[in-house]
Amino acid sequence: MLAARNFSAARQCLRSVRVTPSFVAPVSQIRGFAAPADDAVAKFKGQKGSDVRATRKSRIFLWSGASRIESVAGKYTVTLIEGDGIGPEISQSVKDIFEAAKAPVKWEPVDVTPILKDGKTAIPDDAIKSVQKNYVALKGPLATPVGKGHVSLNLTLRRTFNLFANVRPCRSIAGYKTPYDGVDTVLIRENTEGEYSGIEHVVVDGVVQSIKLITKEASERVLRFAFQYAESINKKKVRVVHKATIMKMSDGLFLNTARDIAKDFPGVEFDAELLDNSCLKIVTDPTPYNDKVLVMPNLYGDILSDMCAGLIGGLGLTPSGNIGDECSIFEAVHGSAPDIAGQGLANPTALLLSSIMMLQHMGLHDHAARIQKATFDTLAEGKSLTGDLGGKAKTHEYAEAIMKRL
Ligand SMILES: NC(=O)C1=CN([C@@H]2O[C@H](COP(=O)(O)OP(=O)(O)OC[C@H]3O[C@@H](n4cnc5c(N)ncnc54)[C@H](O)[C@@H]3O)[C@@H](O)[C@H]2O)C=CC1
Ligand SMILES: O=C(O)CCC(=O)C(=O)O
Ligand SMILES: [Mg+2]
Repeated sequence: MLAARNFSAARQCLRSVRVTPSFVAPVSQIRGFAAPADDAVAKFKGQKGSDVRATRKSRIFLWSGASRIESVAGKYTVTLIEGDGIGPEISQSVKDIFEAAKAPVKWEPVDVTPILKDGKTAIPDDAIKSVQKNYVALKGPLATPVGKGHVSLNLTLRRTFNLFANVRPCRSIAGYKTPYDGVDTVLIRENTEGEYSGIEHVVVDGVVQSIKLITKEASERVLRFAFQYAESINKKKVRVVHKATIMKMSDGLFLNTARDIAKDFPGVEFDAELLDNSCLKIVTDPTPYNDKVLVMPNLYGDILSDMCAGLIGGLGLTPSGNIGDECSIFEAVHGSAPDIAGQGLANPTALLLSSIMMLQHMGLHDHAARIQKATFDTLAEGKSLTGDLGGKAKTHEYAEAIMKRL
């Protein structure tokens, strides 16, 4: 109880410092593409573990909770985690825009102030039940204390719901000039293990060890997802980004698994590139990466996705989807931005594009398309941009400009 209160106090403290059509289409396309036959659905429903894996082997492996999302009285309930720092401000913009667009979504806000379960950071049961019931959530950024303190709630959510693939598209915004035109990268990050397994200990005083855990099973599922994703968006190339020259066993396992999986996708070209080389090449000229889906272990994906955001105008613009077999959580790539929190300076576009990915995932394509068009038209017009894009508009003024177009 005391520990829980301490966590709560820590989070209060943190609080006080508190995409074009093809851009967002893929997740739902995958669902459509992978939609199982009725008998397979019947067999699958309620099954877990090896049955799911067996189903996956027969190429119906991307069965997602999206197909189970059902409306009640014409509305779909979506779990909402507003988040820390700029989270409430940008969440408000999304809620306002959804209302203006008459999107059939009923938000179910949940509190994710961490609790301790068996000595480990955990998400409160009510929040878990909400996501499990709704299968889909929109999430604002959650702050993580540096060094000591609770483990990342972002990572905890991904692990709790087994959200194994983090899809991070990054596309140039029409009308917003950056050093490169026509950037269109898609990065898929392994989302449950790797460098972010959180296994750390002191060996002896002054010596610590962090374990990078890579398993064939988790590698295989994210790699299969990447190949299937590439097929679904007509990018017929998958590139693994790795450092198997140095991490011969861990990245080696990821890379070798990729080589095996590639055999199941003869229509998709496969190659691999060393991480440092990828960084150099992407910032020198990102366009050769437009025809590829990049897939990589957790840490590399975290870093490269921020780097790619820098190519198109910053973190205010890049969305993401954490995809699992059952539930999915959509969120911006960025964090809680404590430097601008509470001042109406945040750009809500990244969370808004994430919410558009979510609508597509739910099959609400018309609403997704309308909100997306209004967003991109507002950005292209350039009259109501937020400060990160060189404008003077406050968060809500930019959101209002979008709403006027709906
Ligand atoms: N998925 C998540 O919830 C993530 C959470 N975090 C957490 O967020 C906290 C802050 O991390 P930082 O390193 O500062 O990264 P950050 O992404 O919050 O901010 C980096 C820079 O980008 C700017 N920025 C970010 N989002 C913006 C937006 N929507 N509009 C305008 N400018 C924006 C910020 O003002 C800052 O200058 C940390 O506690 C970190 O652990 C960080 C990344 C992802
Ligand atoms: O959980 C965190 O604090 C950071 C996570 C992060 O950087 C990301 O998901 O991109
Ligand atoms: Mg990050």
